[in-house]
Amino acid sequence: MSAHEVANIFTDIVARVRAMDPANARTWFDDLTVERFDGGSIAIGCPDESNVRFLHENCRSSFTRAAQQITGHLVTVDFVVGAADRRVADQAEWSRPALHPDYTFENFVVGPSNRLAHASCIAVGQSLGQTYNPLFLYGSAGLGKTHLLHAVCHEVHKRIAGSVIQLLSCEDFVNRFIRAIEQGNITGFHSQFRTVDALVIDDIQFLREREQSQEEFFHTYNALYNSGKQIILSADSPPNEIPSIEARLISRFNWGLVARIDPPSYETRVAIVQKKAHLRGLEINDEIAEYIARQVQANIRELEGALTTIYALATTLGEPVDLRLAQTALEGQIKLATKHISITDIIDVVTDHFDVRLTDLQSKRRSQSITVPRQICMYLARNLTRHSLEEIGGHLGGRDHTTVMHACSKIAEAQQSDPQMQALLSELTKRVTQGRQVA
Ligand SMILES: Nc1ncnc2c1ncn2[C@@H]1O[C@H](COP(=O)(O)OP(=O)(O)OP(=O)(O)O)[C@@H](O)[C@H]1O
Repeated sequence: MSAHEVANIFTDIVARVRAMDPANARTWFDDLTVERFDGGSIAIGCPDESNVRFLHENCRSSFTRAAQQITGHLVTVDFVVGAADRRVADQAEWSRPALHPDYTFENFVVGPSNRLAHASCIAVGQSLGQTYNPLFLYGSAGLGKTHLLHAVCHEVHKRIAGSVIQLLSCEDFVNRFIRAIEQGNITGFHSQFRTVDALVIDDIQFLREREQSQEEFFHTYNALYNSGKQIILSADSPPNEIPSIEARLISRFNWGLVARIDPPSYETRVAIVQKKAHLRGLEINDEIAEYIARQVQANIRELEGALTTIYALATTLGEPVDLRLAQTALEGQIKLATKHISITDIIDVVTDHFDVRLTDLQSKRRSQSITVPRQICMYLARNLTRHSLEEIGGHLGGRDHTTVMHACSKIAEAQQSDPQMQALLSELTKRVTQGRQVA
């Protein structure tokens, strides 16, 4: 196959992923490349490790499904750093923490609630160890602390090749310390944390009541601070209000700048919804963005969840996103979180609609009157629950994951080409999600 043909196939695969999984699609998917395509497997090249990790964790199954639908073969999909980017990465002796590709300054919406935290992170990113040291961010859950910590690291990564940053959760710090003690390798632990240019620790309140870890952190802090290295910390409350932490640590947390993040205003929430939609390449009009911002007020993670729920419902129903659909998704008329839907809910609706029995679906029978409802069960279970392909196959007569994958592809294709199938899936999805008893 020519390079041109491969490129065309890949464009179709990305378009299919966007259609199937709008919540996880990103605009940077347009920069992905095909590193290898040998018929049986596709290696997809990404700009850097953070993109690779994101795709592995969130998009592997949708890329696999899309690739199988487009090529018509049972191809497997892998994600790698692209060859051109690998060369750049190899040149930079960069100790790369696990950064989330979305968590950059460009993707952060600034408003009155987070202006100081944002400005101080920008300042620290531009002159490590020289402005605010330590920088201490605090605020309630889901207000953007982790996002800002990652953004500083992205910024330093862009500006200073060869910088060494350790970014980790406090829980991870404590666990690594415990492991170092168990393995008798405290020296290794020290060299990991005391020789960095910046130490960035999320949720430092996790140190509470862990005396030995506090002691270790105290010495790590002093070593870094005394040699002018940057320390950035986040917590759910200000230093003085974290219980059961030694006074000498509390006073050190207060040495630099302490910046609070408050819940965002309505205007900031609208801007965040628009930014998140834009990042996913989703069209969103002001009416919907404003509606979501009014519904969810305290936690930005939930704001994002609402956006995801609305688009996931629109995809599953094959309907456009309008205010009515957004209301259906968010106002409790349906069982919102797909995790509440069980495979049994789906089987009940499908067996009732087709007038078949569960034992028929679980049997080896391959007549169309049984195969179609069985495949629809698999498709709906895949889209409306979080069960793995294996688990879905297990409920439907112990079928293996490739059978389930094949069924999902067939129904997805039929949904796109056959209006009757689209209407049927839409109706069944509504019944399942509304938990309505079918007469
Ligand atoms: N100002 C903002 N602009 C854009 N996205 C934001 C903003 N604030 C938060 N978010 C998003 O909200 C989600 C939750 O943010 P994050 O994980 O950083 O919160 P957190 O304060 O660290 O919460 P927790 O204490 O629960 O870990 C992330 O997807 C993040 O991108």
